[in-house]
Amino acid sequence: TVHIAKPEKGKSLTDFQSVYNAIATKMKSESDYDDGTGYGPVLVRLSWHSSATYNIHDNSGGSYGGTFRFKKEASDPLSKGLENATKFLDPIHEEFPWISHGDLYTICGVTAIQELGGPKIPWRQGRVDTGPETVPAQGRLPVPEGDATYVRKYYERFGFDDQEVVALLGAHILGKTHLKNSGYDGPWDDDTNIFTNEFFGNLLERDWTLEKNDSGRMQYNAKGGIMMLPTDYALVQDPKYLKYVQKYAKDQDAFFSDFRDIYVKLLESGIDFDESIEPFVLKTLKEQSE
Ligand code: HEM
Ligand SMILES: N=C(N)c1ccsc1
Repeated sequence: TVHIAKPEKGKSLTDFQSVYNAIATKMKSESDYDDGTGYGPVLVRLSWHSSATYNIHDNSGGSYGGTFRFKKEASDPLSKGLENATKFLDPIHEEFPWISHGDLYTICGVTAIQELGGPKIPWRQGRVDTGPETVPAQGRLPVPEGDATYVRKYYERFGFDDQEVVALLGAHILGKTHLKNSGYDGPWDDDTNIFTNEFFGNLLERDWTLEKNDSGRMQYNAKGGIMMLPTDYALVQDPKYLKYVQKYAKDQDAFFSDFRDIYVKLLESGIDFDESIEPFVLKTLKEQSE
């Protein structure tokens, strides 16, 4: 499959800054969502799931076609909860009908990461909606029960190495798990709607106990109500992953720059961007108010 980026006709940085500002403003005004979690984390998860169908071996899937808008993809049980993100974006798409779904589903994650104090994420436009016949069959999303071997094998489909996988999973500092969505239970711990490297510090420093949760699934719990999925905890069970967990726990700048690079790589997987399409570094609301 070939995905050639085609910029939205006559739209440039200022247009996408307007989209960013609309999303960021709506995030601020609806900050009580999910017991004060806010919409940032679920928007980041949508940007990940809309890119997570990618397969490097035939260049199929990925964010280009905006196929998460189709029920066939969005109804994947492993995406339960993301209807909150697509519903949040409906009025944004009404206001900016010219933006492709692929561009919308990726720029919303960039907006959330930046507004939650994360690194600046250079973002490129040009994803083009493709039809229902292009929706990949379900089964391309990862399951939370996996161990390190599973995680490593899963990300081989993207061509991501150990360092990239560890950096990318640092996004699990944001938001939480919900029994009604995934059957995992991550009680809210209010310092996790800020993008930091604490996911790695938590993995290394907290006392983790593997316990059965209220849905009968096994998860790692620590005092104070934070949790890790089995796939999260795999990062400290595997010596090759552990090395990067230790690196990022000690060095937030290194985590920020490595997360930026792999997040861009994820959002752009499978897409040919002509070099005439310049990456946009969108401004935060704070930067625009100074
Ligand atoms: C091994 C790969 C992964 C697995 C198995 C996994 C699994 C999960 C699960 C089970 C949840 C809870 C969903 C719910 O109950 O609401 C979740 C939430 C989340 N995931 Fe992942 N995930 C993975 C990778 C990623 C990546 C690569 C990103 C982003 C770069 C990401 C971002 C998020 C965010 C931000 C949330 C919180 C959503 C919310 O608070 O509603 N995840 N993930
Ligand atoms: N805190 C976590 N391990 C987490 C957050 C979202 S999914 C897993």
